[in-house]
Amino acid sequence: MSNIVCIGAGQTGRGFINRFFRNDRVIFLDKNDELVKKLQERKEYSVSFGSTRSPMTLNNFEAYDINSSEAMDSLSNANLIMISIGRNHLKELTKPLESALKKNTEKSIDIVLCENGVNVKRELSAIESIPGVHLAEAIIFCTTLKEKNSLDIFSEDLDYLPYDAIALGHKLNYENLVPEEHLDILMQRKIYTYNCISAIISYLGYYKGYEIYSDAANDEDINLCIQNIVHTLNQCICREYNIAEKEQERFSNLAIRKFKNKEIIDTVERNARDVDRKLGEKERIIAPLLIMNKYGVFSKDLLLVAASAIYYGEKTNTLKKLPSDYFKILPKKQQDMITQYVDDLFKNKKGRI
Ligand SMILES: NC(=O)c1ccc[n+]([C@@H]2O[C@H](COP(=O)([O-])OP(=O)(O)OC[C@H]3O[C@@H](n4cnc5c(N)ncnc54)[C@H](O)[C@@H]3O)[C@@H](O)[C@H]2O)c1
Ligand SMILES: O=P(O)(O)OC[C@@H](O)[C@@H](O)[C@H](O)[C@H](O)CO
Repeated sequence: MSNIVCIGAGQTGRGFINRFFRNDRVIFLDKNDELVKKLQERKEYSVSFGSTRSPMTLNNFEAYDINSSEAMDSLSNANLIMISIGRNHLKELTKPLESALKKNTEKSIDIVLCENGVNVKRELSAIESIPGVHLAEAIIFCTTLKEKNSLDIFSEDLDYLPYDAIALGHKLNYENLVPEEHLDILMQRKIYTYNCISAIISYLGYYKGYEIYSDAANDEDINLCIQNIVHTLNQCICREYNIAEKEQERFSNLAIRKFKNKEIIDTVERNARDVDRKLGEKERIIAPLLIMNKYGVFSKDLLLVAASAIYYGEKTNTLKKLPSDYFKILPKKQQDMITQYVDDLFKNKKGRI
C-alpha cells in the first residue's frame, strides 16, 4: 500500500487532489493550525459539483501541522508526496523535506508539485538531488473553491490531472492521473491561455467594480477584450508551440466557457491576488506579450490588462516593485503605453473599460 502525503490542505489539496486517492489513506500536512485542528476534529468534509454530479464525502485522511513530529514521520515513510501550497511557498518546504527525506536511505519517493507556474520545480531544486527522489510537476485545470466557515469545497466537475511522466521516470497508477510527455509545453500553454484569460477578467473586472468572477467574465466590454486578445494570442501560441489552430481554439474556448459559468461562484479577488507573482516574466500577462512580440504583433488590449494589474496592485498596496520595473523586458513603446493606460485608469479616462 502507498503512503500518500498531501502538503497543503487548501482548496486544491482537499477539494481536488484528495479525490484521486479517496480509496487510500492520505495524510494532510498544512501550516494553518486552525485548518489542521478542524480536519482532525470533523474527520470528514464534502466536495460538491453543482447540478452536474452528486456531492462526494471524503473521510480518508489524517491531518497534522507541517512542523510536527507526525509530519516528519509521515514524510519519511511516504512513497508519494503531492504538494499544492502556492508557488511562492514552495521554498518553505526545502528544510522539512530535506530532513525527512535524508533519513529515507533506500526507498524511492515521488514528489508531485501541483501549482500554477512555469518551471515551479526550480523552487525545490535543493531536494531533487536527494537519492531516490523523483520530482515532477502536474497541472491543475480544475477550479476548487472553499465554502465560508466550513471545510467543504465547491468544485468544477473535472477529474483530470496531467503530470510529467518523463521527470518522474515512471507512471502513477491512479485513475485520472494522466502521464504527459511534454508537460512543460502544456503548462506554458495553460498559463498563457487559461490564466491569461483569468487575468483579463480579474484585473479589468476589479477596475469595473465586480466582485463575482463570472459576472466580470460575462461583462460585454470585458468579453470584447477577451475576444481581441485571444484572437491574436491563439495564432502566436500555435506558432510558438506548433499546435493546430483548431486545438488551440478548443483549449481557449474551454477556458472561456468555464470562466463564464455562473454556477461557479468564484471571486475576482481569488483570481487577482498575488499580483506581483502574476506580473512575472514567465507569467500570464508578460509572457503572452513577449510571444506576440516574437511574431511581430501586439495587443493594445493586453497592454491595458497589464495596466489594470498595476492599478489593482496600487489600490491593494501589493506591488513589490516600482510599476515600471515589471515591464522593463518589453519594448519601450509598449512600456510607455502601459504607463499611459495606468494614468488613464487612475483618472478614470478609460470609458467603459
Ligand atoms: N483553487 C483553484 O481553483 C486552483 C486552480 C488551479 C491551480 N491552483 C493552484 O493550486 C495551488 C494551491 O492553491 P489553492 O487554491 O489550493 O490555495 P489555498 O490557499 O486554498 O491552499 C493552500 C494551502 O497551503 C497551505 N500552505 C502554504 N504554505 C505552506 C507550507 N509551507 N507548508 C504547509 N502548508 C502550507 C496553506 O495554509 C493553505 O491551506 C496554487 O499554486 C494555485 O495557483 C488552484
Ligand atoms: O491560482 P493562481 O493564483 O495562480 O491564479 C488564479 C486563477 O487564474 C487560477 O486559479 C485559475 O482559476 C486556475 O488555474 C484554473 O484555470
